[in-house]
Amino acid sequence: MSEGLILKDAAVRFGGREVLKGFTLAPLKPGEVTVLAGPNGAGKSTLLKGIARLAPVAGEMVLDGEALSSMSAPQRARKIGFMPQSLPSAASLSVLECVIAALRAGGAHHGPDAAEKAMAVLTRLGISHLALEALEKLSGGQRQMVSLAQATVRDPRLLLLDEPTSALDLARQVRLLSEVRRIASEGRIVLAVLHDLALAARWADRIAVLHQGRLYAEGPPAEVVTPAMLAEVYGVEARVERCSKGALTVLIDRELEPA
Ligand SMILES: Nc1ncnc2c1ncn2[C@@H]1O[C@H](COP(=O)(O)OP(=O)(O)OP(=O)(O)O)[C@@H](O)[C@H]1O
Repeated sequence: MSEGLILKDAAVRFGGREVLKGFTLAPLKPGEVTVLAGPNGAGKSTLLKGIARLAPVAGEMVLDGEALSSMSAPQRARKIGFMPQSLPSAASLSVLECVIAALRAGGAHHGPDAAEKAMAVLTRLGISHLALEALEKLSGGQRQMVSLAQATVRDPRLLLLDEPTSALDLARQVRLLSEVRRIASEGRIVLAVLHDLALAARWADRIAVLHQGRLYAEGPPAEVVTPAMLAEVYGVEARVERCSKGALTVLIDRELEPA
C-alpha cells in the first residue's frame, strides 16, 4: 500500500463554472507540511473542501491507498481533520464541549476519557485556561486556536488547514505552526492554505501555488517563491531575499498594471 495522499485531476464545478481544473500534485508524504498558496478566489478552499468531501469534486483522491470517495463519512471523519476558514461559533457550548464534540464526530471516544483527551489538546495549544469559557465570548484568535484543537483532537492521518493563522498574533502564529510541525513529525500528512509566503517558506517543506484553478508551480519554498511567480500570479513587483536558516523575506514594491 502506498502511503500518503494522491491528488490527480481534481476538478470542481459550481453551476457552469469550472473552479478547479484538473489539479494534480506530486504525492503528499507523511511527515511533510505542504502549503497551498495563491490569490483570492484561486480555488484553495474549494480544493480543501473537495478533499474533505464537503464540495462536489471529480478526480482521483487516494489516502494511503484507499479512495476517499469509497470511504464512509465516519471513516473519513476519523482519518481527516479539517480546520475551515470560518471560525467555530456554536455559541451555547464551552470550549471543552466543542472539542469533545469534535472528538466524538469520528465515532470513537464515547467514554469518560474524552474530556481528558480534549483537555490534553487544549493544554498543548496553551488554551486550557479557556476550557470552560463559552465559545461566543472568545476573541477571533482564541477561537482559531479552538478550531485547531477541534481539527486535531482525533489524531487524524490527514490534516487540512484553511488559513489557520489569519486571526493570530505573532507569538500564536509560531505556536500554531510549531504544533502543526510536531503533528507532521508524528508521520501525519499536512496541507495548509497560507497567504503569508514568508511564513509559508519558514514552515513548509513544499509550496504549491494555485492560480485560476490550476497548479502553477510546486516545490521547495526557495524554488517556488520567486519575483517571476509573484509578478505572474499575484500581479506585484517584488523582491525575494534569503535570510538565515533558509527563511525568505518577500518585499512587495508595487502592484503591476494588468497586462
Ligand atoms: N459554493 C459555491 N458556489 C459557487 N461558487 C463558489 C462556491 N464556493 C466557492 N465558489 C467560487 O469558487 C472560486 C474559488 O473560491 P475559493 O473559496 O476556493 O477561493 P480561495 O482560493 O480559497 O480564495 P480566498 O483566498 O479568497 O479564500 C471563487 O470564484 C468562488 O466565488
